[in-house]
Amino acid sequence: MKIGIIKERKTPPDRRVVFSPQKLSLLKKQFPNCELFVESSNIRIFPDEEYEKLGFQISEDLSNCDILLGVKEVPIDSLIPHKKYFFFSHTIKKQPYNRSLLQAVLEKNIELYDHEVIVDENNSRLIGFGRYAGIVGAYNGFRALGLRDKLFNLPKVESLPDYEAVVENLQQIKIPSIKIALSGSGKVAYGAKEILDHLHIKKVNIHDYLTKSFEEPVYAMIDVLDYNKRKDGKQLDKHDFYNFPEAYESDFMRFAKVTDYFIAGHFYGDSAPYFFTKEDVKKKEFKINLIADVSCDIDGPIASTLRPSTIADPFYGYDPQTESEVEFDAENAITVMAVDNLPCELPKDASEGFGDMFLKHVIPAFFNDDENGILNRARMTFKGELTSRYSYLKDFVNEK
Ligand SMILES: NC(=O)c1ccc[n+]([C@@H]2O[C@H](COP(=O)([O-])OP(=O)(O)OC[C@H]3O[C@@H](n4cnc5c(N)ncnc54)[C@H](O)[C@@H]3O)[C@@H](O)[C@H]2O)c1
Repeated sequence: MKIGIIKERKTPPDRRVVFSPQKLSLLKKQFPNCELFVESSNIRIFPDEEYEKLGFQISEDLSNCDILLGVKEVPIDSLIPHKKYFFFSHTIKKQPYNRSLLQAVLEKNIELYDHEVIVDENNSRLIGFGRYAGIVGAYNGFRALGLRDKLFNLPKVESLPDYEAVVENLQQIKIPSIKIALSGSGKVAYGAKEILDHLHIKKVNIHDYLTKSFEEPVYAMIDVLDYNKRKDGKQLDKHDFYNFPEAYESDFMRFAKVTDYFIAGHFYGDSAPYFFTKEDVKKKEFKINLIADVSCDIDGPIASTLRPSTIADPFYGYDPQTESEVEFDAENAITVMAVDNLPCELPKDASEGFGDMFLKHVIPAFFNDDENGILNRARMTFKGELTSRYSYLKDFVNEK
């Protein structure tokens, strides 16, 4: 089996890779029958020489490979027909901007496996960059706090070599006694939690968070049944919420009344209640003045997230009265951090982590006849057709 690590070709350039040189060595050790090739790239965080030093062949042409591994969408002209590709195609939600990509994949008889749908039998995602998004997102929020309130000056993550340096910088600052709410229960939320824990911020239970005052910063983790309640008052489990989100209404205001900094790390499903609306933010009791919206759903559940922001310019302000964007440090504004490609700020660690997950969950499936069904669930196209799991995309690809 010949596996190729492709060069990322999207603009702006993405420096991440599925396998770092170290992780590729680990793959070779565990699966010596794999022949591995690396496409030359001058933007990848790991230079070609680091792969070469470990004995990997750098190539300008991967057409000899059976399986090609990338991170972001591959430009149509660069897709090699009849290959198996793994990358984030951003097509499973019928994203119109990638319709022609999926059409080209089918025309070129490519077997597409999307990283986003590498899931276990319960449909839980097995690999992704969420942890790093949570880490960078929570950090960026603190960076905004330091700049806005002139408390401290944290450097940008992208200017630091790795996660270790991020942690070192956190050890130099002191957080005032604010209350922080962190939503979610997945990779993003637990990544954000790492930052709170590195800062030695105390985790408190929801009852204490809502009712007590503290002389130190504290945080609470809140999940779907904490910030939503059933309209009929029944108390059921979170699967009821996932299945019938329209039976629920937001119960977030009880958190908004006491929270200073909100880190949004949840997954937001279709038809779920909004956390808060533009009207809610106008209310006197709405206390939140800083939001790191890692979930980053635009014009949706977090009313102040008007647009995604960029790594270059990560913060903006939201004026509740005019419902519009202002300077991030304007008076009475909510400071918003809504960067939608956060893991790109930490390309080295994000790549190392991704390789670990890919090696653990996907590579064995090539050799054990896919005994756990991983490949079967992630395969979107086969022999020029959508597979049955993705047949709901038929209308989408047939549109011109
Ligand atoms: N800003 C960025 O750069 C960035 C990067 C990565 C992920 N994200 C976003 O962050 C969000 C969370 O990602 P993650 O990696 O933590 O996901 P995840 O798959 O690790 O976790 C999602 C969690 O939500 C729960 N869940 C499942 N279905 C749900 C539903 N219908 N409603 C509510 N919760 C549900 C799951 O049980 C799981 O605990 C996603 O919206 C993702 O797009 C943003």
